[in-house]
Amino acid sequence: DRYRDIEQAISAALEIVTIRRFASIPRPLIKDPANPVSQRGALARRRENQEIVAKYGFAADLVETATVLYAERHGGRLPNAEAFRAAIAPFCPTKIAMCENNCRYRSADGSCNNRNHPEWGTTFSPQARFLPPDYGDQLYIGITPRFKSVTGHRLPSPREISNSVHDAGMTAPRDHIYNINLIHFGLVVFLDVISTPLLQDGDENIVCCIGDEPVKRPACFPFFTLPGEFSHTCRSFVRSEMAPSQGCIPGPRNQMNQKTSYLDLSLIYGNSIEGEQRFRQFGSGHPDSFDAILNIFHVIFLRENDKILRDLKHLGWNGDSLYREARKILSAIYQHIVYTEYVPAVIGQEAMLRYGLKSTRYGHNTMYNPTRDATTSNVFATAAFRFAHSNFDTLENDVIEGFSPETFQNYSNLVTNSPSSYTLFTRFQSKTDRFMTDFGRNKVWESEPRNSVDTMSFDIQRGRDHGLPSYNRWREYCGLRPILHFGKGIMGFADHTIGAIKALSSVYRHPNDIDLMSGAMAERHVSGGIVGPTFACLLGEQFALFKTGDRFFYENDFYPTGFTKGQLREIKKQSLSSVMCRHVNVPAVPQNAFISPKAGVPLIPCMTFPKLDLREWDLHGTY
Ligand code: HEM
Ligand SMILES: [Ca+2]
Repeated sequence: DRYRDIEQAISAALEIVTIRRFASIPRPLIKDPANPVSQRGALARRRENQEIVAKYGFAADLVETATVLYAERHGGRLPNAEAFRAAIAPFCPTKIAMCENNCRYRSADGSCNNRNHPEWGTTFSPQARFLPPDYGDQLYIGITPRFKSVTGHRLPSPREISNSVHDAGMTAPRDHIYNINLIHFGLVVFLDVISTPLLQDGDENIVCCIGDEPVKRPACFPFFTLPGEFSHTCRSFVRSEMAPSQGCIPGPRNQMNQKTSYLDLSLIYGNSIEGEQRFRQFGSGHPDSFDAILNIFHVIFLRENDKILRDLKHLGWNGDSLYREARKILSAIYQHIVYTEYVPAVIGQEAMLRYGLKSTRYGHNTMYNPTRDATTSNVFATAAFRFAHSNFDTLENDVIEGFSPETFQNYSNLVTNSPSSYTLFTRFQSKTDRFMTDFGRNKVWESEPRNSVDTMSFDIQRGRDHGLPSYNRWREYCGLRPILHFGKGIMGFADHTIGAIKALSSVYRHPNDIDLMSGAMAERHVSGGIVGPTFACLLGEQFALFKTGDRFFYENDFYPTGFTKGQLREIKKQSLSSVMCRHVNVPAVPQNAFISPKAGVPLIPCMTFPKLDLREWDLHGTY
């Protein structure tokens, strides 16, 4: 009987979701210059594979809608998971992973990394949850984003919070240690592990404001700004696409990730078999276009890949394994940079120790634990790893001498021919603090006067869209004291300056309302790091999973997937500086590529950095 009710709910939901996603209902004209999110925004977040995203998104929508229909008829009770799974099976896409036994290499889409859970960390999976979501609907399913204050009012508009807590004015403070290499290497890591597609109408972008008027539909979550701030007070905001759980079990909405979660340079090599093939044939011609410097990093990795290919060929490698071994080597160098240079700069040595993140100087260091799931978490993508939004001031195009739209097309020129590649090392990035630059809050993706995106508002609104629990819940999760009142001291704010406390209390009604992004960005830094204790914890936990949950992590001592002792020794000699020296036109650089020479560190001639010596990969073993 209950099974019949579930079947009925599913067939009713099927009709609703089909119409919502596929029917050509009359829609307002898609062109909306007031809201560039419908244009460039969608470009930067474009779907990796339209059909596959649509397929999984449809299934997740179906599960959610059927669950809600069922619950409405049964006094708010959710359907029985086993019965539901059986009834939804015909509509539930399964990832049939055919795992090769004893394969030496990663798969293109991340499948089979974990032998017991071959789907963990794969493309188009749901993002992981460190804490259950806190949505605004009565069932906590996710139909409605988090929108309500614990006092019963609505939460403040994200723009109001952005204005009160995160406005740096025209000049944000600059860092006095880290250069713009840090933010751009971070961008590489970000684009490797996460990309959340937005909901769409077929292949068209959804518009959530017509002039100053919000559009009412489930995909929309627009917010409002003061008259005069932007061209219109209504700011279009499209909710994220969702992904079904394994087996389509009913439960709260989870957002999709269209990248492989593993640190496998999928942004360079592709996130699918087709992507990997395209790369081998044509090279990676279309990097995610964030800004010129990201493209410089892209070119550096491409050139290093070419160099490795050449050297391996000399040593007798060929065919499929030639390409796969090159990827394996470059990914290992990259992981080494992430764990010995990038993460320590962000969270500091103490947190590196606490979360077991340190690589050893020499030799293997097997930390793999097959019960750990490396899937990128929602809170990492939606809040913690956005800390770097405090670090840019312009798109940096203007600081690269010789930049023009043409060189942007032909971006490899930027690397060799620009005399100011050296700027990457010298120019301090904007300081990591609660402040975003005027550019970040008022100019991003501006294509017509004042139609831009406020990055901070979007970060806050995205957190609510994804049902991220509030700042206090994350503090508890991290073993920190929740904040009980808007004062200083033991039950109040312990990790904030008076200025930050004042700003937060001027806009939030209750400490339990504070959005994670806002509260955590306003914390004082942990010692030796550039983020506060809450983000140090969330970043630390995620990078621990990227390491302990990756069977192909470069330090693992496994046959046949690992490196030999001699090979690992060569990989561990490398650093971002040694790699950049090979491919960027600079004579001398700091030991640590993220620290500006203006901070007083010495410059070291490129000649003295270790070459990448691949003789340990000699197939004939004759040397
Ligand atoms: C270079 C200048 C950058 C600009 C203009 C920028 C701007 C943006 C914008 C507008 C979004 C979309 C917000 C939303 O709709 O939710 C976004 C997402 C994001 N940004 Fe940035 N960002 C920049 C650099 C970075 C860096 C350096 C990092 C990390 C180190 C980073 C981490 C993220 C993450 C994790 C997301 C979420 C991506 C997803 O889930 O698909 N961003 N950024
Ligand atoms: Ca990846």
